[in-house]
Amino acid sequence: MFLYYIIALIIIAIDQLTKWTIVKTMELGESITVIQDFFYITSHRNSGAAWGILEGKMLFFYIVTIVVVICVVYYMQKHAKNDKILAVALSFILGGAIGNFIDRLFRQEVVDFFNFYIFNYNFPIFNVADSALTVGVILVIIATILDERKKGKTTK
Ligand SMILES: CCC[C@@H]1OC(=O)[C@@H](C)C[C@H](C)CCCCC(=O)CCC[C@@H](CC)/C=C\C=C(/COC)CC[C@@H](O)[C@@H](O)C[C@H](O)CNC1=O
Repeated sequence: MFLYYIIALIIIAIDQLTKWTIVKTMELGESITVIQDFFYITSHRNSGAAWGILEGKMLFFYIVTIVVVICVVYYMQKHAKNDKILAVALSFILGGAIGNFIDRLFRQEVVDFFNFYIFNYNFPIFNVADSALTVGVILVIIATILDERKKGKTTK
């Protein structure tokens, strides 16, 4: 069981290390071209959630994140013992949520730097924590579908 909390800790460490490096080595708004017209590292801040929604509503973000963390830990203790994919998914969500929570607590904003242009659309700039959250959400959906299928097979 502790393995999954280690995964969350590793995600938090990578997230905080990358954000710290961006803050220390780049000016706000500065952009480094990694792949021309596709991938840039741009120093950006966001005091909202995805796409900058609910800008500045820190209390709301604290409450939502604490609820997310409590639900994830509860689910990890209860259901993730026999479902590895679900356990890894939940540890990704846990790591991502805490990663952004630390930023919101100490900076009142989130440091973002992955800047992708997908078919000329400038996708919102995000960070390691967002990536972990998104991968976690996708893995939870996959784990649920697989679990439904397994249940479907045994009941027939
Ligand atoms: C990813 C969750 C967002 C993350 O939620 C969090 O922290 C959680 C723990 C707390 C929130 C208050 C609650 C979730 C709000 C849900 C939401 O927002 C809809 C999510 C859609 C999502 C599919 C899951 C698509 C994609 C998003 C983006 C790309 O991510 C790869 C854009 C990221 C950039 O806008 C970047 O500036 C965001 C900034 O870093 C702050 N991040 C957050 O608020």
